[in-house]
Amino acid sequence: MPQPNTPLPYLIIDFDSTFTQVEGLDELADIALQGHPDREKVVGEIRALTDQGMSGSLSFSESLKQRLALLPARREHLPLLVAQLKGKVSESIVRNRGFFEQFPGRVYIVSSGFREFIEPVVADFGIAADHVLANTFTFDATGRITGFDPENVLSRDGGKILQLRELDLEGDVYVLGDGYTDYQIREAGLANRFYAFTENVSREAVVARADEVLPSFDEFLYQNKLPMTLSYPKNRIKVLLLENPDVRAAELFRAEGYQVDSVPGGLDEEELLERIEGVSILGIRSKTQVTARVLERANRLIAVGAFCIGTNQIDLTEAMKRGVAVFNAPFSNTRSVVELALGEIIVLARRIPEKNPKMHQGEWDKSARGSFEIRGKKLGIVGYGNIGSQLSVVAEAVGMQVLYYDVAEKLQLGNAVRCRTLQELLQQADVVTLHVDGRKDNTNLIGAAELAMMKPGALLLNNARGHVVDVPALAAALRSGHLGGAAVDVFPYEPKTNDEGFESELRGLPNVLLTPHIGGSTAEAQRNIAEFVPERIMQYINTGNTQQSVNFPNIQLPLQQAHRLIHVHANVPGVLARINNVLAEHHVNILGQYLKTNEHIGYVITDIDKEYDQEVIQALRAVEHTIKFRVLY
Ligand SMILES: NC(=O)C1=CN([C@@H]2O[C@H](COP(=O)(O)OP(=O)(O)OC[C@H]3O[C@@H](n4cnc5c(N)ncnc54)[C@H](O)[C@@H]3O)[C@@H](O)[C@H]2O)C=CC1
Ligand SMILES: O=C(O)C(=O)COP(=O)(O)O
Repeated sequence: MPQPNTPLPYLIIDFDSTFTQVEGLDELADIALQGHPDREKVVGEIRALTDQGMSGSLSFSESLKQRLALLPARREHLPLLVAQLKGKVSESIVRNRGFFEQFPGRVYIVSSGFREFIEPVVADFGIAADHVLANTFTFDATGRITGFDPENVLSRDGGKILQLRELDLEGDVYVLGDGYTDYQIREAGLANRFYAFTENVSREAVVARADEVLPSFDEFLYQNKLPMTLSYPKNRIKVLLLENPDVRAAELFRAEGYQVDSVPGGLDEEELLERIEGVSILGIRSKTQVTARVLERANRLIAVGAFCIGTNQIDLTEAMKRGVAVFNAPFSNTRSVVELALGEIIVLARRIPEKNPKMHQGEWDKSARGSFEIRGKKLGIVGYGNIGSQLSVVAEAVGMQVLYYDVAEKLQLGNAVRCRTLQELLQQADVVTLHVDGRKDNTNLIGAAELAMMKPGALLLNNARGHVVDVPALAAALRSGHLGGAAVDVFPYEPKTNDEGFESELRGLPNVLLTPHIGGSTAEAQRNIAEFVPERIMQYINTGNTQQSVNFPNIQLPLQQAHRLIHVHANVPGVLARINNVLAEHHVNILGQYLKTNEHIGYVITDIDKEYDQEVIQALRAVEHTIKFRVLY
């Protein structure tokens, strides 16, 4: 592990809610009160007293006395508590176990908690008993905990200050804690800096007085250029979410320790240019255009998450050339679009778009004119991908005959019949439904000529992308009565937010069902997407796994005890050889390596020996044609 450049200050680390995620006494109460009829009430009272003591609203000794009086705990509960606490050490502390093992003499645990449960927990991190300064319990002859040793300075008000005076440390002293009593050490002049540790709890009064706020221990190590397990603290990773993905997405990113900002609605290019600097993860849906200009400004961008299926709104090649991996949710809303399409076919076949508004205006128009069953009718699916082929199965189940046309060779499902040309499909189908992707070449795929080829009275559905259909031509075909109706969910221009109005030539036309791009807008789909995309992005950031990235070569290398380096480079000959030369020159052992290239870039994951120094990292960064280089762990 690299050595720090400056001598390490003494670190005074609090235990409860800092070293561990929880308060030891609260947990003890929980164990001791198992099966007790008033368990929840008593645990709640103890938690409230803990909180009052920590935030400074109740004197510490009073809070401790009252808590112990409420606690029917016994000596035999302590091993259970220790086992529980060992599983609840703060994640960033666990992650950086190596740091504690490397500098045991510089770390003190100073806590108003109790030695009986602290010592065994921190011992696992190489922190010796004489570096644990904490209270001790008193017991009666039967083993019941009766209180605390009043001789111990830590049991008194201002106990941590008294303890630090006794310790009389020389040199720099930094305090890390979540409580007011931790801050008081600094206030009393016994520490140079106070770091409010907020990974588990964040108390306003404490944060307000901190020299620095630490959302994780990684942040402390990073700020002080100390050896750390991650190459970059997660709390420095900024996520910008646009267009309201389900709240679960923000929850997952926050749980990972990232900072999350959300903007309701989309942003246009200029607005996004203003927001993109410093953003590591950009989350969008179908509206936001991620252009070459945006990507150029995006100085810290690691990944773009399209919280939808389509990725035509992103300049995928430019993102790739800049080492930005793009992920989408290729199947999460497939079924929702299929169900909408099926509903639309029936609704149009019964001319509901005309009848429903009339009813609302009090007009009774009972007639079978222009209405038909969908059973036995020919459904022409243009684009037989995930949505098209799923619709094929569902439509056959309700008795439709399916024809399809796709530019790629596709597995023919059920009794679906493949058409060799679009024209062949258009000429036969009673209902034509579009499920092609939004690539530029598909602009006006359905124009006046194609509409003219459709059978008189046929229906057209567009749930794909707005630019795929020439809207003025469609409007003309509807107005002339050549088409029997249309359902349109996507438009060449769509409003940025729900506050903006909707303009289209299709408004007010007969038997036309217009929906505001809601094909994928169901609770199920949005929830699935909001779990799928963050998961892919976090896997990429944490392990380098690019499975299912839409623009990066897909690689997955099994995790092993190693340091992992990822390297994105321009796909020119010899880069891998140069990377490996650098490693060989520095006597670094390669434990595993995988390279994959595409037309523009090469992506290589290398697992190396535990031992490496900063020079290797610098040398790897300097390899010619490097686009992005990251040490993952
Ligand atoms: N309305 C909405 O809310 C939603 C719209 N979508 C749109 O639906 C599209 C399709 O989604 P998936 O089926 O999941 O994508 P997919 O990629 O699985 O399928 C698209 C298929 O279209 C084919 N294709 C492309 N251009 C073609 C052309 N000119 N002629 C014939 N076939 C062509 C492709 O070969 C592919 O098989 C998405 O790209 C997206 O634009 C997706 C989800 C929701
Ligand atoms: O999944 C897609 O491609 C869609 O078109 C759905 O887009 P949205 O998330 O509703 O903006």
